[in-house]
Amino acid sequence: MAADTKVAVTSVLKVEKLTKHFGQVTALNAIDFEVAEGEILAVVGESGSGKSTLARTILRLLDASSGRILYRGKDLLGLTAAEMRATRRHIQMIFQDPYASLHPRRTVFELVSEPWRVHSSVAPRREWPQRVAALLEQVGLPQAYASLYPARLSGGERQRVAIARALALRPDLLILDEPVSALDVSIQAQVIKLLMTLQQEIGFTSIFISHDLALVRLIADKVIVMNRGRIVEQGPTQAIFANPRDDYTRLLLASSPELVGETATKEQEA
Ligand SMILES: Nc1ncnc2c1ncn2[C@@H]1O[C@H](COP(=O)(O)OP(=O)(O)OP(=O)(O)O)[C@@H](O)[C@H]1O
Repeated sequence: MAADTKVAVTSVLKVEKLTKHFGQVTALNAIDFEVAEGEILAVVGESGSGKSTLARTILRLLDASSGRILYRGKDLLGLTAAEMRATRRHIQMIFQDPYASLHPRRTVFELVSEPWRVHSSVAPRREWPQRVAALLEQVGLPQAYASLYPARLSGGERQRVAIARALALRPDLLILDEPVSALDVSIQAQVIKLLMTLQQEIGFTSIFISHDLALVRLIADKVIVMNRGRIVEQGPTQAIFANPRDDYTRLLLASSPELVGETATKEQEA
């Protein structure tokens, strides 16, 4: 995307001076960024840099200390609980661990249809079987899985259920917090491929938190680099990887084994 066309692009999310303290720890320090329609924005940074806190604060799973979170121009921090519940329908999150994020006593059918229980205007009950079937197909799972409990599923299959559930409300913005890092390396590529296909088909905007820089380089349009609660660098993916300006970014790139030397491949990890 050329820089001069950027002003015409609608911003789905605009975060301004977002700050979050945990006691003495400043987990987010005046974070500013913007995600445009249809973009994949990657958030990278080492463990403890504030990536998960950023995701959870945007969704108001954590209270922000200060700042603004403008979703399509409306500040989420100014919404009442009821308004936030209604808005949350449009912003869905996929978590790292599909073992922890799916209730063990719910069948796949119950898990995927649960968002419609909360947001009842989206899908009338008589449509649930047909809609669950369509979602399972979309994420590449057999129809017969609808009656199974998560314990019967592999990690990759569970993450597909979590994706189907997130898509049930046709989200506008999807926040993915390390969505494949808990999965076997051999399964990771399949789930990423599914996410990319869905993104093209459905056209949601995403914030993709990852410490896998090789993956980020492959899929992201823009990158934010975080260090100790601050954004130390942000820009188009190509520019960040080709010409990292910040010392910390250079260090991060250099410490990523897959990226040392252009010929390195993922197979070396296996
Ligand atoms: N609930 C909490 N209470 C107190 N401190 C917290 C809490 N959650 C996070 N922190 C602190 O906030 C900082 C940012 O943590 P966060 O989990 O957001 O980092 P991260 O980049 O997502 O790390 P990781 O990649 O390991 O998930 C860390 O210093 C962490 O110890």
